[in-house]
Amino acid sequence: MPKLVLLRHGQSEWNQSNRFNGWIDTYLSVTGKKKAQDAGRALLKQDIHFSRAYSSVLSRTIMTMNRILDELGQSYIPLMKSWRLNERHYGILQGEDKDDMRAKYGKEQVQIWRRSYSVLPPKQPAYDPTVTIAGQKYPAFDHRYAQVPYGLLPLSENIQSTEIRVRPLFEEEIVPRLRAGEDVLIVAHGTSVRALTKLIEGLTPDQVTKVEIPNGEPIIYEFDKSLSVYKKKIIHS
Ligand SMILES: O=C(O)[C@H](O)COP(=O)(O)O
Repeated sequence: MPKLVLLRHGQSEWNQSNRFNGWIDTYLSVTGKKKAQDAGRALLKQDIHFSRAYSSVLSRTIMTMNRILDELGQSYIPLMKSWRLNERHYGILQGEDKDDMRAKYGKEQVQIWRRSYSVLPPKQPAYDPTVTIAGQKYPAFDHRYAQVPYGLLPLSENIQSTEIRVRPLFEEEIVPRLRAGEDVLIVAHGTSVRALTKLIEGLTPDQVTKVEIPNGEPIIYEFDKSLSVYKKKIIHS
């Protein structure tokens, strides 16, 4: 029976320092690097042989993926990096300290921006090549998004819009592999994992807003022939 292993990257430097990451390309913290290795070691015991792996185009998932595949001795498998698996774009919150934002906009409002299915955080201003956050340009001026149609690049996202961009990758790329009996590994982010969880488990918008995804803990889905979830197991690495 095909397996899909899904996990959120290890702790990033900005997860550690309480700042919103979103599409900003942050790196793993020392703790995050260790957690990625631990996840790889824990997965090794599951004896899964992946045919293909998927990460976002952000360094924190790529760093996590490389460590996991290294521990598994499976660094030879094809790895597809897709912007569709990126974290949700956090609009004007990107780069900001979470407590500063609570003090400025109120606790409740910030929590709505963080977990609502359909409310968008205020958009990052304008497609302006001079706008930088923590030294990084808006995605439209970042080479890693050169192949992405301009109109698809977000200025802010919620769970719903993240689900809309994740869905084509899931349905057109991942589901056919599972149907063919392949085992697949995905390393993504809090909200892109939430969106995938909704698609895999058929959650309602209300249910998905309550899903919390810890860093670096593999979720193993095993499917039956009709691709219904047969078993779900979370490995606390
Ligand atoms: O982009 C981020 O900063 C992280 O995914 C965490 O966001 P959250 O704390 O709202 O889950």
